[in-house]
Amino acid sequence: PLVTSKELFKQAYEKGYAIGAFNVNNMEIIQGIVSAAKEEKSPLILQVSAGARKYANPIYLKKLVESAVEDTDLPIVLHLDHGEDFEICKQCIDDGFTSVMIDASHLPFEENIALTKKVVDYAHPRGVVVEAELGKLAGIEDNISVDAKDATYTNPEEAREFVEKTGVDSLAIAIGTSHGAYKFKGKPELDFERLKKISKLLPGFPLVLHGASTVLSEYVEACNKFGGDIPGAQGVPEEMIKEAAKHGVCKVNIDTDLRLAMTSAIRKHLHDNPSNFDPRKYLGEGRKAVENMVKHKIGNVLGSSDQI
Ligand SMILES: O=C(COP(=O)(O)O)NO
Ligand SMILES: [Ca+2]
Ligand code: NA
Ligand SMILES: [Zn+2]
Repeated sequence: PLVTSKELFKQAYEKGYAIGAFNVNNMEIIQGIVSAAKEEKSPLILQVSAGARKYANPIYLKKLVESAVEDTDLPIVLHLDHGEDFEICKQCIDDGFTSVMIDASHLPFEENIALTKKVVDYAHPRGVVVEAELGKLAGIEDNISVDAKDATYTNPEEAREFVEKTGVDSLAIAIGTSHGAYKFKGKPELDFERLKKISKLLPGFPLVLHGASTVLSEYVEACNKFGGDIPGAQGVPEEMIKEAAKHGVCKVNIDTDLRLAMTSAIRKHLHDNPSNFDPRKYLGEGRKAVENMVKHKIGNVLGSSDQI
């Protein structure tokens, strides 16, 4: 069924695992992710960004997710990723989403609280949960490019005040991750001391890690081997994701690893089969690569297998 993340996060928090939140944009990506979660018997969050709604048309995405629920009977959360304002959150809530993110982390603290509370006050009476964000990721954040020097990590005391004043259900924090394939200049590192402080001040409260793709080297190498050009791409080592799940992180956002899995498989297929022009062949390979990557994430990193 379509569910909110409330119960899913409660169990994940207690058992020390995290739930993957995978960005979806088309049928094959959804099918790949959902097959993996079905096989792993894992709860699942499918998340839709504003860009995905523009690309695929919201009606198609909603129906595709409903098909996934009908086909697998998995507990699936339909989540709006990086909602930019009250209007799009309201639209998605009215549209049947079970969870929305209002991303007001670029606003001053008090304004972030006010806008987040406005969304919570609309969502909760309708049985929908809300994710907010405090602190700014480095790099590009859905076309709000945050200069590295302005990237301010989440302040633990502010986080507690923010949760108390907004009634929000989960909080995306900034501890060194960023979106995309180029997350770290040098050695990857996250501010685990900060994460521990935040989770200590918010016992039992679900935290969210954005920019959590590993940028798996096998896919980067395959992309570059078959005509791609993404040198120096790197992400969050999988050991760090596991560590974060032990300190209150219940939702791990993954988009770039999906893109790399799909793209590397399609590049390889087109390179190896120059005479083929049937999209089912390369989109099917892409779907398979997505399925394998998500199975790996669920089974070896997130720890959410056999939880349903
Ligand atoms: O945070 C993300 C995705 O992050 P990645 O680019 O690391 O997959 N979406 O909201
Ligand atoms: Ca933000
Ligand atoms: Na999100
Ligand atoms: Zn994000």
